[in-house]
Amino acid sequence: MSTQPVNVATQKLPDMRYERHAGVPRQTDVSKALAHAAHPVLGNSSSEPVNVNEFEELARLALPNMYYDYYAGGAEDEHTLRENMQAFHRITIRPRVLVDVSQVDMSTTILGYPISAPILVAPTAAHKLAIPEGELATARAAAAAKTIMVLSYSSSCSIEEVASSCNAVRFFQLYIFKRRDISALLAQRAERHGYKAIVLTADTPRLGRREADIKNKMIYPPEKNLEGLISINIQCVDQGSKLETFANQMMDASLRWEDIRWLRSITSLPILIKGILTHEDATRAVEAGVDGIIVSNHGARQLDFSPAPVSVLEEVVDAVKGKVPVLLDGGVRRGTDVFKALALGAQAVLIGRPVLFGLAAKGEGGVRTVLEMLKNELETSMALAGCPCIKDITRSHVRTEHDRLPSML
Ligand SMILES: Cc1cc2nc3c(=O)[nH]c(=O)nc-3n(C[C@H](O)[C@H](O)[C@H](O)COP(=O)(O)O)c2cc1C
Ligand SMILES: CC(C)CC(=O)C(=O)O
Repeated sequence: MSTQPVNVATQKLPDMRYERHAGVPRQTDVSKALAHAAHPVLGNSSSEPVNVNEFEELARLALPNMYYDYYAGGAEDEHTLRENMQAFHRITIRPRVLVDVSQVDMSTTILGYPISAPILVAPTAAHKLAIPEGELATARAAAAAKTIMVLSYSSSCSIEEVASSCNAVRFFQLYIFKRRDISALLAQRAERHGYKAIVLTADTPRLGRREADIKNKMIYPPEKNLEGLISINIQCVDQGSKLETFANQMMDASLRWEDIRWLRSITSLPILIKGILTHEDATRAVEAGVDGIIVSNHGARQLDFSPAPVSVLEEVVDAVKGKVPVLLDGGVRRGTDVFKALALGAQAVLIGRPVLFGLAAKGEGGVRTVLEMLKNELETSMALAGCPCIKDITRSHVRTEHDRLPSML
């Protein structure tokens, strides 16, 4: 790892983040780490994770530093990375009692496709950095949980391999490249292989500054889905993150709202737009004819100091006026987070890093456990808040900072 400063602050005050993984052991030491975690007095208390947050440490132990940093990191000072979770913590739940919750039903639909709970797998790149089976394991875990996986265009297993891994509803995430023909080809391959929607990521005209990746001179694996389509020689670049160099060469930074029409012309699949954070853009997205909106700041990896998605969710929902479904991702780590997002008008949430951490720590079973944990927590939250089914979760079940403000004046 380079020790050169990558920002003004680190010139004066070394940022300890980059030291945190020094000497971190590899996968073989995870079981030893787990064994040592037994309580010295109580002895046999289980060291298995009991919530999804606990998978992060296991993943950190399992992964080479460069890959852990890539998965975990956010942009610049990582203010938004912290805020994505803290914004959920500022919302409280207003439970109702004496409601019959002997049966709790979390099932719902997205674009008409039934899922067991409103928790989807967000598109994240390069799952083979976590384990050799890569996205095939993730796809099987999502199918076992009866939910939808959004495959990243930058998957390390191909569109076709994932399509034939198991029978399930999947969506495909797309970037629009300078080479439009390549984006069109990817969308058409996804459609041909049974993916049911295109998720257009709109928040990446160029890559955000992920300083851990810059320090690590992040090496990015070859793009499986672009094999034979394009060759960009970035491995010779000695400076900074090679992913950043690659992405900035590929992305079409001139993309505009008018271009949604082009995307419509090359696919008959529904189009969800990912990366909306304001009511202005939500209105434009509806006008542009998209079939759904994902409120997202890309897991705080793009623009630092962009708002936490849950803090702007209601603004987007109000602008959309029910015309298309609104989903959310960013910072969802608990069933109560899912409950809060639904109460503020999201139809479902997606999770990114917890899936990667589950995969790195415990493979396919880890992803399955992560999804089951969130579902179990959501079910408990619904029971304790007096909501037997998803449609029973309403705005009046949460209290936000905006609600509190008037009462303080
Ligand atoms: C390692 C990593 C890779 C990602 N790759 C993509 C990607 O290829 N395409 C995309 O649209 N979003 C990508 N994202 C963003 C996720 O789709 C999602 O917005 C974010 O992870 C949600 O936040 P969370 O990680 O707090 O759940 C990536 C996120 C991470 C952490
Ligand atoms: C640019 C992509 C290849 C990956 C991505 O979106 C990410 O790392 O956040």
